[in-house]
Amino acid sequence: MSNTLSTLASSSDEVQELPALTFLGPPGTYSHQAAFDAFGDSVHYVAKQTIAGVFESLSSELPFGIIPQENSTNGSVIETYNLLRCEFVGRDSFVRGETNLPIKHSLVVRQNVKIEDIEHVFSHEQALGQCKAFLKELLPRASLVPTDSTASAARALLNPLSDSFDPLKSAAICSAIVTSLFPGLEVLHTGIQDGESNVTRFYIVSHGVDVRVPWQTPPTHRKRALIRFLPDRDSVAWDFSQAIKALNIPISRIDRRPSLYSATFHDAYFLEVYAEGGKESDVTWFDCVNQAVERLRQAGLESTVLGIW
Ligand SMILES: O=C(O)C(=O)Cc1ccccc1
Repeated sequence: MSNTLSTLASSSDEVQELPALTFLGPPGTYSHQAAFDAFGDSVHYVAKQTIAGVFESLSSELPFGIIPQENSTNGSVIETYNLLRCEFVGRDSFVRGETNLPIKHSLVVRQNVKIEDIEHVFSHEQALGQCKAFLKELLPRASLVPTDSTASAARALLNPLSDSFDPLKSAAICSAIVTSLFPGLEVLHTGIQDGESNVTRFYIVSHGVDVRVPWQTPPTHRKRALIRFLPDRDSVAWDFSQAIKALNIPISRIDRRPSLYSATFHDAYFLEVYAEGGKESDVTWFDCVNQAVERLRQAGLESTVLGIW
């Protein structure tokens, strides 16, 4: 872990010849830790302020990114699915892999702040959602303030973003690692997440579909793909089972967000699919996914492959 820590602390500033990977910063976020676990020293790390900033900065200079996709206790990461609706995903940027990180949250404060002083709790909305039981029991009257990331919540305790919050009456929910990265902070409680197991799954994304992903840890062996489709905007009633029939490959998860079109209750659907036997060659799996998308199009659905891995 100390190796991880020194890298987390220094990585963003170094200019190297290695390919760049962008993550939701600042250093010390869970995204940063998940990226480091998967990529180690094979990339150089570039922090962005928001998940949208990660996605939108992908380019030939910044070919890789990592974005949180789902948490085992708090569900889908809404900001990520909202971005997956955008046209550039599946055209310029693609999902190329996944990695899991077990998450242990801590309640972090400025040194000497006590639990009874706390009136405001800052964190990423996912972290606030993953610590509901702790917050209800120990800080039932605190206002919950969403921030761009867990580490930016911790940083806000030292450099307050506005005069409306007194940092001596505030706390952040984040990884305990931030107390080493931002001196002046301390952990008041640790292991405050709901439930025994709290795991976040991240998508690895790339600019272009051909760039080789420099994995340090083996990617999952199951072949997967992410497909987005939208029903016809004018159809009054449409039958979801037709899409499933047309797809005709196993589906492991379905997400739905309001589409970017102005049609009322018109949604974009995201289906994660996988290779049945898992033994197909990459070429066979690629063909299988593209044929499935073609069948969806023939069934009248606007469909795009957002990633294959
Ligand atoms: O804010 C972070 O640290 C992130 O990487 C997003 C997030 C927040 C909570 C759990 C997992 C990922």
